[in-house]
Amino acid sequence: MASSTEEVNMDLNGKNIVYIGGFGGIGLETCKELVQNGVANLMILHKAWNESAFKELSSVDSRCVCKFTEFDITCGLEKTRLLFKQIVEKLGSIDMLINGAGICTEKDFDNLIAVNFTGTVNATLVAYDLMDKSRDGKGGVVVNISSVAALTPFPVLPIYSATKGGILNFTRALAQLEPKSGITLYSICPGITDTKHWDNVHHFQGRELCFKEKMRGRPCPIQTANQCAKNIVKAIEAHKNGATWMCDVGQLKLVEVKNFWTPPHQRQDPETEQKVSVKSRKRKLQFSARGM
Ligand SMILES: NC(=O)c1ccc[n+]([C@@H]2O[C@H](COP(=O)([O-])OP(=O)(O)OC[C@H]3O[C@@H](n4cnc5c(N)ncnc54)[C@H](O)[C@@H]3O)[C@@H](O)[C@H]2O)c1
Ligand SMILES: CCCCCCO
Repeated sequence: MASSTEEVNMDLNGKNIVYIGGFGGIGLETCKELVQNGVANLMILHKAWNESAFKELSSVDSRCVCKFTEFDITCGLEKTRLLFKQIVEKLGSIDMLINGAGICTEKDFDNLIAVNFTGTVNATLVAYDLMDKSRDGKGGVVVNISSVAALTPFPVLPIYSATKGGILNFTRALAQLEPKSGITLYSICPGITDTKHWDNVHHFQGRELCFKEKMRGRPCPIQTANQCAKNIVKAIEAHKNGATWMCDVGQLKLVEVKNFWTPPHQRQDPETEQKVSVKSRKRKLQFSARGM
């Protein structure tokens, strides 16, 4: 039995997964991968039914594990809670929540914040309450789709960058509670990916940002949604609590997001720190003297 500090890979077989935004460009490709990895139930929550997306998904879903429920992530905490309660009644439990909904345009930045940040927070907190081992839950996993904009904020999309940076911090903060909650959380930061995400994107001052036109002919090809999806599933299988994964140009990379401040209760007083460092230096000298 692995200790809580050891990393244990995630076996997707038999898992009940809720994917918010599962009919989106990255979402649909990720759902296809998940279905082929043996999940028991895949509940897709999406703003609207998408016949073509569901047909595409059904072509690889021979076990018919995919279900759909209409869901606007800006519906608020209580409606989100009610829906998740209904899902648990239907599936028995939720093993994993993937927050994959997101928009890019800053034209209506209240909506941008409501979808990308507040909506993701609401869904995470509702799933958290259901999964929390300290409150009769079974534990679980929450995967939050952030963006490279959380790692390197985009000057052309400062508010979008803020929503994604906020999700990254929110996820890293909650992940620290895993020993008590039994809930593993981590963030996925896709790089520029060829989806509709870029369509009709406006800067908060109204200027249209024609990303697709600007990216055409650039030496560095942008990744496909399927390349991104394959790496998202690899990150899920790695099952690293508190991790920040970058899925960019078809590669998967673990990003070390550093903490630059130590909370008072975790600091050692200077005197203790001094004693500890002297003791550890002495121990090192002893080992080296014994040739160890
Ligand atoms: N495409 C990229 O370059 C890129 C880069 C970094 C991060 N991302 C993030 O990846 C995620 C998926 O984006 P994508 O590229 O697949 O774009 P996409 O537009 O194809 O998918 C986004 C999905 O979010 C859903 N959504 C939007 N508003 C919603 C709402 N109010 N309620 C419920 N669902 C809603 C949409 O229906 C859509 O299916 C997003 O969070 C996005 O911010 C994308
Ligand atoms: C600068 C490219 C913006 C596309 C969405 C990234 O999250």
